[in-house]
Amino acid sequence: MTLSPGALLRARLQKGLLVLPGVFNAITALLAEQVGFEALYLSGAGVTNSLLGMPDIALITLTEMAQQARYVARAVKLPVIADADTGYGEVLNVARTVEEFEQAGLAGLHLEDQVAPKRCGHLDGKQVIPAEEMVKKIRAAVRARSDPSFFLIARTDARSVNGLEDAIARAKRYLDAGADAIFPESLQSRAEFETFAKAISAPLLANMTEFGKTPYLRAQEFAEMGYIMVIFPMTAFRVMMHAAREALRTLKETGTQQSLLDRMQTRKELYELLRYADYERLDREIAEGDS
Ligand SMILES: C[C@](O)(C(=O)O)[C@H](CC(=O)O)C(=O)O
Repeated sequence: MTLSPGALLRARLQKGLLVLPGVFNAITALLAEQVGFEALYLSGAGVTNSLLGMPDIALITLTEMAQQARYVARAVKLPVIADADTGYGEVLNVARTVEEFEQAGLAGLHLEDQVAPKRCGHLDGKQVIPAEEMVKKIRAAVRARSDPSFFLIARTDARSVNGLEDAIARAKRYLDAGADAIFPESLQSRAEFETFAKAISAPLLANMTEFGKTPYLRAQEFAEMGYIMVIFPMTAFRVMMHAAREALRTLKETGTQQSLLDRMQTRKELYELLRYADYERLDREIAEGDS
């Protein structure tokens, strides 16, 4: 019997800390799988920035995100959790989001309690919706999943709006509404992560994004505090962008890529990642079968 993506994720969570690197398309997903990660995080910022060249302020649509999720989930064998922002609307939109994301082959998603249009969780000027509205969205999400294993994570952005106490109070309500896990966004110290984990006995996700409000902690430190998932949503994206800018500058200045060759993924490495040989073999076998 093959497990559904959600069941696969839940089975893996039983074994302890899960580190999920952020990916934003199929090829970065393949890379993360190749280096041995066991689950992936499809970043809303990563997809919005890369696909649209736009900031992460609710400009991506459900359709665009679900399509990207489908490419990613199809490319790898790993469970993938996606960022569903605010659910792209109100309760009925949330229900449709869950249906579309589940059908795309994802293992789960997270919904956040920001007002629309949302902002990056680490920027100032965010606002949150009343907790009871978020509770309704979570109830809608729970009802909309067809696989009870599809993993529903409630993210609360309340810490930087109303403080840690409100974030904790909201987390409790979101769990009562049926959320499987809580993602406390933009906590500002190790002590806050500890306090949160002591107050909330449920699966917890920590966000280790860069240049934000959260100090850098190792995944293992989160595990010791009781967190079961840690996402690094934009790490590969930021490194790739930095490297690409350097490469483009060099190319512009020198008119040749030769000094960059030893920093490149080779053609052979790329083709291995893409399982090029498998496609050639299939083509050959079909041709031979036809003759
Ligand atoms: C997790 C996040 O929602 C994302 O889209 O990946 C972002 C990441 C970021 O902007 O650094 C967030 O934390 O809001």
